[in-house]
Amino acid sequence: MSILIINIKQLLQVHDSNVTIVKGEAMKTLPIIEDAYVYIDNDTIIEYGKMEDCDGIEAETTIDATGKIVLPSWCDSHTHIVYAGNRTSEFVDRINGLTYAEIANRGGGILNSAKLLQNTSEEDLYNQSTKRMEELIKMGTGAFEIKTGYGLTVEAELKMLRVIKRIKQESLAKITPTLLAAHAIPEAYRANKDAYIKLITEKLIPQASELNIANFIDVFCEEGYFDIDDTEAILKAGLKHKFRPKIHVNQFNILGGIALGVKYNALSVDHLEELNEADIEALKGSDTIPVALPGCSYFLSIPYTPARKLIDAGLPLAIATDYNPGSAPSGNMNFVVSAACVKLKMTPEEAINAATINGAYAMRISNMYGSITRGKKANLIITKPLDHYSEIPYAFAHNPVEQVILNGQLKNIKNPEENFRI
Ligand SMILES: N=CN[C@@H](CCC(=O)O)C(=O)O
Ligand SMILES: [Zn+2]
Repeated sequence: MSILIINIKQLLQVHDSNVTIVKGEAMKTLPIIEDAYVYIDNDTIIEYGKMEDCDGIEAETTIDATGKIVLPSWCDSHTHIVYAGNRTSEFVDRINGLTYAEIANRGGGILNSAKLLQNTSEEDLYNQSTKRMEELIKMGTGAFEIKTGYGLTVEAELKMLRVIKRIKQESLAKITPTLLAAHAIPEAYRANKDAYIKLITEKLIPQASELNIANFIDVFCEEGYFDIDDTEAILKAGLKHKFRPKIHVNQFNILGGIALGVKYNALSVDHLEELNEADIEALKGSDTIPVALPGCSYFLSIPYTPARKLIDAGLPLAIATDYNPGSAPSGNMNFVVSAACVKLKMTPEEAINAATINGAYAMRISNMYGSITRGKKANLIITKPLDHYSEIPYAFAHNPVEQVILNGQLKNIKNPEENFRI
């Protein structure tokens, strides 16, 4: 199947050479071609350029994108999209004054979602999760990282991994699975956290490794969850089975998790709502990308990640949704891009870089996703008519997406179930 998109008002994130990350000052540049075309064959971007150079290219399907913008699909590098039910009652508790920590200390929070997930069948979990994904594909996301972490028993964590594996096999979106068994201390281990860590390191990690689905290991490194020593023990056990770290750090407290992540060559360190100079120094010169999650800050009313400090220090930054039932029940990357501009003071160029090429880097897929480059996978957004790409973050809470191309296939946004191969 070949597709030719013509008369594109602005084609964004065009790189002739295969850029895999953009850092610091370079994030201010978003390479574009005005009045452009893109030619796709099967699942691959073959050619692109100015309309005046498009003569002679023929395709099975031609799309006229007059007045519209085309860009690489959003790359959402941090989600917990596989979960059961919701936590609306905690949402109301927070409105009435309870904090996220107070709810967790009462046995709510992550433990609440774990109880629900343990009692949900694999089929039901799959159906709930794919329904969420279908909505997000319509809003332009073409690659998702998906974490476990609502199982908290060997059996339930493996159930989550099997669901993620099935989604990975059946979805046209690119899926990156991450093992996050160290998401909270289960009720049964409250007085014996070490026994839970042993269960993760000696039983779950080896069994997860046999399933051969996840490549990453995550830990919620935070007061009341897993401290630095716990985190180090889990990262080490993961690395023995070739799981590279991607960790939750500095959401509420600074424990030194960023330096630890860098020490173990974490692919990403995520959250960073709290950040100090030592954290920034630790990241300099590393291959670890910081990831900001503005939807979580918005929903919990906690500080926003100081993006300017990170970018102005010459570092790269990715942005992601953190889609989960407790701290960010939205997977809308268009909102995240807008919040990055409004709240993190990123320019539209920086925010789009953070949500495409850098998001792809934070999943280790930026050699094939995240930019318009010959040979890369054809995962594209075609917007509704817009005057300029800055309208994407400007018109916050709007869905600017009209059509998406996933893996070279034009998707019917009205019938999103077609986005699964089944
Ligand atoms: N902070 C840890 N994990 C999730 C929240 C999970 C939950 O509350 O269910 C996060 O990234 O925000
Ligand atoms: Zn998270």
